[in-house]
Amino acid sequence: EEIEEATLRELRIFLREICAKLARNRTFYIFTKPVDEEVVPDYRDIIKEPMDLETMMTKIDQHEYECAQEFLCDIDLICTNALEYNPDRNPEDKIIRHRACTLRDTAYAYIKAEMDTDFEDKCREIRDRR
Ligand SMILES: Cc1noc(C)c1-c1cc(NS(=O)(=O)c2ccccc2)cc(C(=O)O)c1
Repeated sequence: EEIEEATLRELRIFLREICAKLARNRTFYIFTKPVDEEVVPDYRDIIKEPMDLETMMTKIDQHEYECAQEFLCDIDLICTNALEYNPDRNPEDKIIRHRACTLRDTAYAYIKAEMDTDFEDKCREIRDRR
């Protein structure tokens, strides 16, 4: 219904801004594109559901997020994938795990800082009705 479409349009505009801001941060550069299987050949043997910020931007445009919580689930997926694929105590793994946790915490902080809680509640009501 028209009011609902206006609300979801506003959500998409908001999520695009958050996604673009995260993708501009050089700390998160390795999370901006799908992991390249030429560079990391066994990645998809270990990680069953890859996710990245470019894919998330496409999902926004395809209307695949009906509330901020669903967007944050994919942020969590980027993070858990990085923690699972890079579990060891060597410096490289530690750096990518730290970057992944920083991505997650930064995304949650942006949403909490810039998103009205009753706007999110309204989005969830629309989702639950559909
Ligand atoms: C992400 C990710 N998850 O597991 C690993 C391991 C990585 C990861 C992947 C890559 N190389 S990549 O070609 O797949 C790529 C380059 C630029 C943006 C996105 C992906 C480099 C690094 C790195 O630390 O330099 C890390």
